[in-house]
Amino acid sequence: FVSCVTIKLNLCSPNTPSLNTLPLDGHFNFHEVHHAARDFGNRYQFLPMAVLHPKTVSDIATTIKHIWDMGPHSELTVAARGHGHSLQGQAQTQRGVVINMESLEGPEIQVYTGSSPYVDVSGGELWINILHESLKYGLAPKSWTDYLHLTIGGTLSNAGISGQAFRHGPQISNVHQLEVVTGKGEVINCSEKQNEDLFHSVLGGLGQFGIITRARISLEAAPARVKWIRVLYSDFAAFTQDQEHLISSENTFDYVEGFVIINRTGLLNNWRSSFNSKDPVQASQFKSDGRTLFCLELAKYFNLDKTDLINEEVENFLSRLSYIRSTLFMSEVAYIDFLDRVHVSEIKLRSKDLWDVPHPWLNLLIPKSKIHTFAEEVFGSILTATSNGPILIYPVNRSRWDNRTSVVIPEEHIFYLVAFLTSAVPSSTGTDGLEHILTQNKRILEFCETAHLGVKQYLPHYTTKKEWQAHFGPRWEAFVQRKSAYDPLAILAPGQRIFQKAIPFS
Ligand SMILES: Cc1cc2nc3c(=O)[nH]c(=O)nc-3n(C[C@H](O)[C@H](O)[C@H](O)COP(=O)(O)OP(=O)(O)OC[C@H]3O[C@@H](n4cnc5c(N)ncnc54)[C@H](O)[C@@H]3O)c2cc1C
Ligand SMILES: Cc1ccn(-c2ncnc3[nH]cnc23)c1
Repeated sequence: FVSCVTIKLNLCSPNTPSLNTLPLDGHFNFHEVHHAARDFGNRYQFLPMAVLHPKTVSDIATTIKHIWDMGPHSELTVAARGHGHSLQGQAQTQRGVVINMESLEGPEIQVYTGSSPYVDVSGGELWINILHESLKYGLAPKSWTDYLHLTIGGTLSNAGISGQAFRHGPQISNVHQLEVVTGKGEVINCSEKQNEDLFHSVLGGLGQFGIITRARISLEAAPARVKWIRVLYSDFAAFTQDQEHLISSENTFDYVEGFVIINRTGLLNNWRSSFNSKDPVQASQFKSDGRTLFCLELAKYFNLDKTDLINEEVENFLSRLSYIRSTLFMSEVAYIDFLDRVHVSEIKLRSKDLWDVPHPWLNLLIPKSKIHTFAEEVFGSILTATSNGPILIYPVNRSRWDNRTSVVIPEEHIFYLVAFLTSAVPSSTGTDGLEHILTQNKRILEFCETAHLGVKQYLPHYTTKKEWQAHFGPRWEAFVQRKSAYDPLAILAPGQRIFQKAIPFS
């Protein structure tokens, strides 16, 4: 009954414009609002008034222009929704309009071969589809996320980071051009050379300055195969030293990541479980004695003409690392299978009804000089039981990130991503329950604050202006300036909760 009343209230909210009268190619749906009020985090559900299924960019521009023309007294906001894999409601809007970006039709994925190949795609396109299409030409994007069932607009609004970022930078460092619909309903093409301030604002801009409707992404020759390696360390200093050596070397591995394995029980949880190898180089049974272990994950790309050389090359690179020799685990997979590896975990988790659960994730960017202090306190004390999901840890080079974009990163030349990718067991009150995990996240953040570690959140979530100001630090003024330039009525991406739509008292 409540939900019917809620929907009814939304339809009758005082400022509901006659959206249905807009001359659109697409359409509004006033009934599927519950789907648009959910995301991967499964923790927030803001009910919109309607969902727009745009066929064309003009549908998006017309709708935003209509709301812009209503002026500051309208309460209507607009949330672009890519694949809805946000964690804390960032693609949602209370009583506003959700734009289903995946409905966008128009030119298919267009791959341009040549000396500097690139691909033109819709902002609502999934990276997995871009990979399939570009592989037809022996090409692929250079920089990825670990999971590919995310949209261009969603990842470029954050950064898009994975184990290739140390060399190619995050995905926002591999964009040539964007088409953007601003908060005034203007459709603007932007790049390094044209409307460059809008271009840099939108990259990592948390959806605040415009809706990405098309993007031109840099491509490279795609390798056929991947040597996929995991080795273990018990010594954190040796682990980080090797990771930092690898991201500073020219010709070694093509992907550098890592995991933390918390196991107080001493039973080594099957750290190879998500390692879907077909012909692994079996690691002899390694006995862990309850110590926290650190797994270095590497990938070396190669083509079929180098099959007999690659093993020798990889062994040579590995010989310089100081991992526990009996823990080498190596397999060989096709490039697409390596890149789509997390989808394998998704299928397993869905089969156990463990995918659509609350995900209280915490993603941190930590300066190199503080990573040992962080590790000692967090992995040594705060994290007690086994983790409730993967804990990623790997360094990247700040030089591959562009200061002019909106993404907030630590000041140091090398900083780490540490990602607590936890899944909560619904209605559990134990160490795998939501409350316990949220308390643990809070303790981690409080430690970072009191120890002045200079940590920044990736995929940031704050609920007060004071916290957002602290997040942006000296860049807050520029961020506000950009908002007033491109979305002065604060219509866009209200789910990030950075700017509240200031409705003056009438
Ligand atoms: C299983 C999983 C694995 C992940 N792995 C990684 C990883 O390895 N590396 C990494 O960097 N991130 C990773 N992420 C985080 C992911 O990049 C972000 O959550 C991303 O925003 C999700 O993309 P989406 O298309 O679902 O965006 P949505 O959740 O739909 O939207 C995200 C934000 O962007 C805005 N937005 C969406 N589309 C557009 C657009 N076209 N123009 C402007 N703004 C838009 C939304 O309003 C919202 O504020 C992962 C997430 C999941 C669930
Ligand atoms: C919800 C889930 C299940 C597995 N994962 C992941 N596993 C490994 N690396 C990841 N990176 C992002 N999500 C990841 C995330």
